[in-house]
Amino acid sequence: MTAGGRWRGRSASRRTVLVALPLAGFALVGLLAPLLAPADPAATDLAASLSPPSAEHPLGTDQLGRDQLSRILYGARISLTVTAAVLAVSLTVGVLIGTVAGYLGGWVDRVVARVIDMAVSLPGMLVALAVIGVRGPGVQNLVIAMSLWAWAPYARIARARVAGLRDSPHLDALRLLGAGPGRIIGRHLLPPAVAPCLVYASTDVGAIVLGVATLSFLGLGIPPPQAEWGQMLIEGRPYLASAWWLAYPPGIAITVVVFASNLLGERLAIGDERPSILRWVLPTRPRFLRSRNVRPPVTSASASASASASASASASARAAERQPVGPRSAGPSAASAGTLLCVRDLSVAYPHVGGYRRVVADVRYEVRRGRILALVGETGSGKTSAALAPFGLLDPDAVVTGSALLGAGGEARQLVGAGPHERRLVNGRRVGVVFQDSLAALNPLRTIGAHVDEAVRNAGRGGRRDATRRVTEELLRLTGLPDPIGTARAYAHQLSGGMRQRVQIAIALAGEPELLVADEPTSALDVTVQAQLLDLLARLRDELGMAMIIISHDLAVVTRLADEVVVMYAGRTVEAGPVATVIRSPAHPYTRGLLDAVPHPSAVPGTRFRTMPGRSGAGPDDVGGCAFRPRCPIAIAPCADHPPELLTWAPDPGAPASELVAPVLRRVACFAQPAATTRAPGGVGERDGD
Ligand SMILES: Nc1ncnc2c1ncn2[C@@H]1O[C@H](COP(=O)(O)OP(=O)(O)OP(=O)(O)O)[C@@H](O)[C@H]1O
Repeated sequence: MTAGGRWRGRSASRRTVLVALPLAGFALVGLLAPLLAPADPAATDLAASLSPPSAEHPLGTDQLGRDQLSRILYGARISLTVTAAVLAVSLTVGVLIGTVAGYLGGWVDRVVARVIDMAVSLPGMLVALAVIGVRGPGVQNLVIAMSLWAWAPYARIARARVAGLRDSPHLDALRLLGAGPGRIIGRHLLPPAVAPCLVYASTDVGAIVLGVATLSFLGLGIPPPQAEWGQMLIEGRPYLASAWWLAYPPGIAITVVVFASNLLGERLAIGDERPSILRWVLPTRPRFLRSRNVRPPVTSASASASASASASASASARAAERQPVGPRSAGPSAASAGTLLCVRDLSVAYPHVGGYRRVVADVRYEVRRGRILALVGETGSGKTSAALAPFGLLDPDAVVTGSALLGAGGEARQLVGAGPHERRLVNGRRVGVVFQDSLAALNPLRTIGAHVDEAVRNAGRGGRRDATRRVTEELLRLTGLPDPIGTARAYAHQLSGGMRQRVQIAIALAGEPELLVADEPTSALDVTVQAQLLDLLARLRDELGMAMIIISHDLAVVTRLADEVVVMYAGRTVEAGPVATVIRSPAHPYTRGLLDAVPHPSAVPGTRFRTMPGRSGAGPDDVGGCAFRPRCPIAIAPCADHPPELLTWAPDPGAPASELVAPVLRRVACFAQPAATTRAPGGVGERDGD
């Protein structure tokens, strides 16, 4: 920041402090009234009735000889008490109603929105008059009446804030961790909903003080002989012409508080949505990052291998204990025995003009224990929808059909159509997810440690606070973060993209999952950090025996990390099989096109890459016949009739014999591929007719 910018920043904060001073003075005077008041505000002295300001009575006396200064000071106390009570009730009720409605959405939200609209449109003073008319005057009834008037704007603000956050990735991440609505609302939605409400409350102070004074002026607020500013005005009204000091002090007090409250609210609203108190609570940069520039190690495997050895060993052991289908041993060879996730005929549709539009059609894939499956394709090909649909992590409007079995035999769980309770048993425990946008997936108001602690607690690990934190630090160390203790104290925005991805991985590992789903885990990172993260994922697969689904459009990532690949185009699988063979001899023209577009290290400088003509983004039902036909260089007549089936494909005759008995068969959906209908020998993984 430039010196000019710093100066402007400082003078802006000074202005905020300046406008806050009258309110702070009002609060202080109210609190200290018994100490500051020179006399008892109720003590009458008829001999001194209507005395003008003097040394003995700096603000004069009223018609009963009561000291005006003392009454003003005690008036501040009463206004402060009533205002604090009204704010506490209306803010609590409003924020709770707005937050719950915003989170639940649907008909609850619609009904609450209508009620809020009605409450806001009713004149507040009429509501208060009606309540006091029924219940009678008094401090308690005044608070009830004013709260009924004041709650609705808080509910509206909170609802709008939460509705904007409802579908954010960091809430998806929490749901995935198994967090229930109570915890999500209490810990993650109330704080951001309260922040703008506090800004509004600073403006509301003036409105409430004015409302209390007005009701007292009308004889419906604070009953005499209590000193209240509005009450003072009404009592002094008959004498205002001859005794100006009866009108000015309470009038000025009300005006100053109302004016300062409006100015402060405006300043907070333009400066930052968060009230300054929250900014004080959140440091700009933690101490450990101030002292040195922390970056992830150059090679995660080497730097953290020893530190993580014990953690990973214990993690593997614990995972094996929980294994429902027999013990799991670390290492890909031992783990490759069984299918962990079996997806069949998976379709996803989203609401679209006049109905639904399918974006994934009849996709099938399998993830085997300890193996990495990559879903690849251009943007909009449906890979994210196909990977996240089984876990209920798509937009609530998405319609998912088909089958996704997690586990095998009698222990297998059907994930499609599972209820919230069943999902909580799976998400965050048996399955962890790493989202693409690591900044959005982490709550900006909570430390990294708080995120991981929560994941650890959700997974039923940890126990007491310090024990939980130890597990958290162990997980952060396991993901190769160089300073787990310091990182736990940091906030998401204080870490680099690579570090945040490691944090997400640590959160995902908290439940010792059998399956990790990573959505474009490296796409926003530079090449070096990308390589470190890929090393980390490979190490976790090897050390923990964990299966993974990697969603990526980057074939370089796929080649480096995955064991098997599913290539998607327009929501359908066009080719699938072991990465090595698919990359070596792509069968589908789309796969070939994707590979041709990848820069090759041995390419002569200046070589132009081959790009595929046409645009991606079509849905499975948008084009008649094969969706790739408009871009296909080898399209033939049948391609226009109907989409080709995904058939087992015999590898080329020159393929090694091991491929003929490979556990994962190659499949391709292409009419122009003559070998596509050839049946390959069955393997232990996917078989025809599965
Ligand atoms: N909530 C939604 N409502 C409507 N359409 C959606 C929604 N989410 C995704 N889609 C559409 O579904 C299709 C597939 O999206 P998806 O994110 O699964 O593709 P992708 O291959 O993962 O793309 P990307 O790499 O850009 O994330 C796209 O056309 C997208 O516009």
